[in-house]
Amino acid sequence: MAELPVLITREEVMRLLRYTDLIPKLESALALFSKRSGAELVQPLRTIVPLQKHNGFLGLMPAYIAHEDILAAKMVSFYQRDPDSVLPAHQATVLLFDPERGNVKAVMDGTAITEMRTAAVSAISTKLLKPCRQEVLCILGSGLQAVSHYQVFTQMFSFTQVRVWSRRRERAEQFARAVAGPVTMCSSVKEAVEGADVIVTVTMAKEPVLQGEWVKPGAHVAAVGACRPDWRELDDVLMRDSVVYVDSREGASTESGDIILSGASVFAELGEVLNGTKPALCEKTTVFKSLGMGIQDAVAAKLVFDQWKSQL
Ligand SMILES: NC(=O)C1=CN([C@@H]2O[C@H](COP(=O)(O)OP(=O)(O)OC[C@H]3O[C@@H](n4cnc5c(N)ncnc54)[C@H](O)[C@@H]3O)[C@@H](O)[C@H]2O)C=CC1
Ligand SMILES: O=C(O)C1=NCCCC1
Repeated sequence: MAELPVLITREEVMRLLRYTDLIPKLESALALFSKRSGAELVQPLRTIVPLQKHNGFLGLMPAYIAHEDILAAKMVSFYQRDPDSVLPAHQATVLLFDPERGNVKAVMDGTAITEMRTAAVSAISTKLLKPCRQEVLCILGSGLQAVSHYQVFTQMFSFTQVRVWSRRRERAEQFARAVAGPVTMCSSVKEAVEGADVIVTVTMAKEPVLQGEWVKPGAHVAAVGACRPDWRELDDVLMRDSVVYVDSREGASTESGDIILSGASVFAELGEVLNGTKPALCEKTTVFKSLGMGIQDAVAAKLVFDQWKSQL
């Protein structure tokens, strides 16, 4: 009889997972993914169950990395909530399996994993596609992803100013209180974006919030929201005038409204840049369109579990 799975809470995940451990593991997984090495890494396209009646979705995200013996599956629900709703937009659970026996070793909070691994991958995109200057960071949106992006970006880079824009000023103020560091609050997207070197879009928007005409040539945009084929965060001008990088070509061409509806072509996956098979065009305006991948959750869950075991 297999042992019962351990239960790892959000607080424990946040205590155990460190960006310094996570980033190299994510880079290796992205690089391996882009080699398309068959049975070595298996990550089917995310299955999405629409919950039309409740304005939400359930995503199922399994992944297997053979040489590291990591088998995991995340289930994530996400909803377009009314702005006054107190319910969370995303909730997630990760199951970590023993790939040899097939039993579940751990059931852990996937919400903190989602926040941290997504922000870490955006930071990797910025490290790879480094704009000439890295002085002004602009964050559009002020929710949980905004906070995790602030944390990892200020840890990894030396921005002299971090600007935030949110639809509601009180949410931007809440964000500023939640992060440990200075923030400049902006009253319009245009004001937040103009002159910024790196722009992170982490909104729940369905229509473009970021217009290409406001973006400084040579800037880098990490576009994290708009993860449905009919949702947008970026306008056609930005998509047309930028070099577009993605986490997964299959994911992007199936789920990204910004790519599908603008007709923009994908230049490379981050993994291809990491493997040296595609260049990082740092002097151009670059967009990294992030959709999220099961392998990202899987490597994060393994790190959490190994840390948890080492502290027994
Ligand atoms: N690429 C990836 O791997 C992942 C992407 N996401 C996406 O990132 C985005 C942010 O997620 P969270 O921070 O967890 O959500 P959240 O609910 O905590 O924050 C959402 C933010 O978007 C703003 N917002 C909502 N509707 C808007 C609109 N129409 N225009 C402008 N702003 C709007 C809200 O005011 C809030 O600041 C979502 O789109 C989410 O689906 C989330 C997890 C992983
Ligand atoms: O990768 C994820 O996790 C998510 N991606 C898109 C939106 C929901 C969560």
